[in-house]
Amino acid sequence: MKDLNETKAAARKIAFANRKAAFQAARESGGAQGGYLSEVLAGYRGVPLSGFMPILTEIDPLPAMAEACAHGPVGVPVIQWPNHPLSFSRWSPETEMVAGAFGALIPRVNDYFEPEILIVPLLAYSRHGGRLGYGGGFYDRTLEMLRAKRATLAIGFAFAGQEMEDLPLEETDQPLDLIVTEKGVITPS
Ligand SMILES: Nc1nc2c(c(=O)[nH]1)N(C=O)[C@@H](CNc1ccc(C(=O)N[C@@H](CCC(=O)O)C(=O)O)cc1)CN2
Ligand SMILES: Nc1ncnc2c1ncn2[C@@H]1O[C@H](COP(=O)(O)OP(=O)(O)OP(=O)(O)O)[C@@H](O)[C@H]1O
Repeated sequence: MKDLNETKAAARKIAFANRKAAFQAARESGGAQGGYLSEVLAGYRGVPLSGFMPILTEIDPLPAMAEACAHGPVGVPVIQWPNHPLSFSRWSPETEMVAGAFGALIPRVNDYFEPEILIVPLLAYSRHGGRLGYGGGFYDRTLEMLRAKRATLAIGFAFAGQEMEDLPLEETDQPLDLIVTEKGVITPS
């Protein structure tokens, strides 16, 4: 167990550096980041969706989320307690936001709902649908809870440069159904 934690910590260090490089390259090229995400979401109009408020060097899903708002409910994650699933509160570009735990913005007034599609932030992904996050286990617990109730689609959204081949995984890691980057769409194999 200690070994896996150490392996994950080492992978996170590499993943942070990879993501930072990809973020800076994307900023310098000024190219669009969310075109493929918009395209994928257009196939699920009206389905309750969660995005995320980008922090640090995360890729920006906000334009695609704003488009989806025209067709159905869109929300963002809100941390309730450590070691508990996330809740999702309704969001639109006009929603008044305040700082939440760990730096991401959350709506000032909560209006909770359960999304059926989650755009999932991540540090690193693998082509097999593996995902490495910050280590809170929030998305793993959330996806486990939602998937026990109904079919739930987890879409990892990341820079292409965040791919890692051999991600350390454990029993509780929930797989990604699809990975969308600024360069294309990956169906996990
Ligand atoms: N934009 C965004 N919002 C999000 C997430 C996310 O990954 N991205 N989350 C996804 O879960 C949740 C909160 N994010 C988290 C951020 C940090 C840690 C955390 O445990 N950080 C450690 C060290 C991280 C490191 O540097 O290795 C710490 O602060 O001690 C947990 C959850 C909900 N909102
Ligand atoms: N469904 C679950 N039930 C119990 N423990 C869990 C569950 N999911 C994850 N955990 C535990 O939470 C801890 C953190 O998990 P992990 O390292 O996979 O986080 P992460 O996916 O990188 O983070 P996040 O999802 O917050 O971005 C691990 O100790 C893991 O065993």
